[in-house]
Amino acid sequence: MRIDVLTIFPDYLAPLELSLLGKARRDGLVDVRVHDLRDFTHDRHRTVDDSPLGGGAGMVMKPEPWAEALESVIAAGREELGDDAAPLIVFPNPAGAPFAQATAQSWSQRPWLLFACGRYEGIDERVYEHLAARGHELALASLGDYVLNGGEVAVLAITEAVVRLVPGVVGNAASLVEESHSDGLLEYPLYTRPATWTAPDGTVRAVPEILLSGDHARIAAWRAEQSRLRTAERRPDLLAPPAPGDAADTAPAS
Ligand SMILES: COC(=O)c1ccnc(N)c1
Repeated sequence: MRIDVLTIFPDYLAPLELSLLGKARRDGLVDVRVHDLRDFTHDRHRTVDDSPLGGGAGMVMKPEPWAEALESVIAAGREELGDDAAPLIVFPNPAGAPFAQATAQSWSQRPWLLFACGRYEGIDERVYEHLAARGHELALASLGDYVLNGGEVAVLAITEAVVRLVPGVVGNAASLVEESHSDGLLEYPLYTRPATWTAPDGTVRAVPEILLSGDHARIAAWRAEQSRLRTAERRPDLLAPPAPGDAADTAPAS
């Protein structure tokens, strides 16, 4: 998988070099390239933003640097991936569709993701129009109903959620199967040794007896029940039928 990231804060993406992701890159499972949007400006101040037309607070990211940067990054990617290669262009955006585990599953099977990190109040709408008109596939993805100062933090989260599902990245693929949301439910409670623990306040806490029974069928059934109970208690919405268009996996509505 190839991942390109366009940002005015390349250093924000440094954590992509670390740990699991760093190893995946060294193992050649993921190829991550971070690009500075300001490298695609031509004025002395390397300007990427301007006041909103029509008035309003804050600044809007100008279309020229974005159009030039995206064309350049896509062309460079095609040099290596082939002329027919096409990235899914992801704009982390609070107005996007919710990024969910299903989205991560879907995107982990794509050969090329291109993340475009907006800052300030956002990106000039004509950039989206321009990309869509040129046939690119876009997705606006939201991590939840809150606002960040920029898309970079979202890219770190989305990249981790996606890349960890790429075959070979996580040593034991079985560990991906019973996680929260992997089957639409929250994960059951987890325990490890000691089987009986005396807490600092003197309370003795034992693990559920069933887990020490060695009866794997009954343990599996208990865990499935615990997942259902936990989901019903904490996230009853996950038990409701999905509404249409529930995940950030397709081009945004115009
Ligand atoms: C600038 O990006 C955001 O504020 C953002 C991106 C993705 N999800 C969010 N909830 C916010």
